Amino acid sequence: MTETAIRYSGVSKVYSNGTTAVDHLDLEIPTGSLTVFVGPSGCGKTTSLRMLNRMVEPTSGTVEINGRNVADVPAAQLRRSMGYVMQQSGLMPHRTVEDNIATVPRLNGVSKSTARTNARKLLGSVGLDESLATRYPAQLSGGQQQRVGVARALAADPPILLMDEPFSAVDPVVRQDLQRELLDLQQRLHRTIVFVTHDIDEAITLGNRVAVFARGGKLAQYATPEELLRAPANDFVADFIGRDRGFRSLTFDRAPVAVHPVTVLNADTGQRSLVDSARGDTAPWQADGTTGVTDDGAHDATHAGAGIGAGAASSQGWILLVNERNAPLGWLPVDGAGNPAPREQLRVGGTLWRAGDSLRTALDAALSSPSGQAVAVHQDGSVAGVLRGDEIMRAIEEQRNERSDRRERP
Ligand SMILES: Nc1ncnc2c1ncn2[C@@H]1O[C@H](COP(=O)(O)OP(=O)(O)OP(=O)(O)O)[C@@H](O)[C@H]1O
Repeated sequence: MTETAIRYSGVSKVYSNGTTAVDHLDLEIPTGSLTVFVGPSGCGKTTSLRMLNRMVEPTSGTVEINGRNVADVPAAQLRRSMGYVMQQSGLMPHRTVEDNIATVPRLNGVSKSTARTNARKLLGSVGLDESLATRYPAQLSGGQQQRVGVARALAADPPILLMDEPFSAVDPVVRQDLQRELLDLQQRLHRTIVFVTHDIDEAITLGNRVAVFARGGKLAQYATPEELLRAPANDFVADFIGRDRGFRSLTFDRAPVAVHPVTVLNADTGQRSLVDSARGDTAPWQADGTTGVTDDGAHDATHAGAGIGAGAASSQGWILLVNERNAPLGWLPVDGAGNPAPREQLRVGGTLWRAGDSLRTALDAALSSPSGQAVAVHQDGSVAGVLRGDEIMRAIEEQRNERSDRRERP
């Protein structure tokens, strides 16, 4: 049974100007989970978060952490037992990175040298080089500052981490990196994390559970990301999640899809070969104007011959260009006689699929590939073969049927 780390019971907050920021919130957050509070601006996410460390006191109701009412714990003690990361990293400008990270451990009585040594170790775990330890915050990029903010929040080894829009001030690419690193970190550390964002995609990417708040500080739905996408509780949640929720819910579907052999052209040597992962090798290409294999080279291919990506493993009309490490570079059109077009016509390939990736990734890889086939790669990035669009679609359909069967079963 999962333990409850945080419990809101009938919690409301009315500010002195009469604004109801939180309205009768009942919520249980399991120990070791990453729970996201999401919702439009002004719906009470930050207020709810700040009631955990008593930066805000509830007007009514109780907030408990590990069964203890936070009102009974001195605020300073409470705050030291939780990491807190904000939108602006909140680093002290006149302290070096390592001293910023060491602040709370120092307050907790850890010696300066131990705190600094630990600070340097923490830099590594948030994806930063130790050489940054002696820099000042202004000498770091926005993304690096946020990473230092996360390291600082983790420095006292707190079981609970509060994160208030920590990644919203950085550009989208850095933001994705930070999200990925947070998930990696959480896999290793299993903290109880409460994360506030107004970005539903961020919530769905990060959350084990997501609490959707509506205006007026009311909880609209509290569910797993998958449940939210598949069964929004009401129109507000459906609207807030937005378009494409069917497509986005594919993120949670994983199903075996056949990896077919594919002919590749080495960009350096000009040599063609057949990558056939089922046979565990790369075979020379048979110069008969096609790939030298038919569909029966695939693991279990039976296909309708229609729909996106339909067609033989010969990637009709296209050949996959690879580098010296067999990593895909893109697709080249091939003429009727099997001759590839000049390199200028290279269509840089779309997203890639790795074993274990979701059906959404597979479909995206197929749709973003000019050949209509998703390029499958091994963990080292080398080509493993191709997935066919029609087979991906069939796998999606099968998953959907399975789900509705499950629902109909008593
Ligand atoms: N100190 C305060 N005094 C008065 N009203 C406040 C105070 N803090 C927040 N509010 C109001 O309470 C409501 C909820 O604010 P809160 O910051 O919790 O929302 P939020 O969902 O975190 O919003 P945002 O995403 O914009 O940060 C808002 O209407 C806000 O204006």
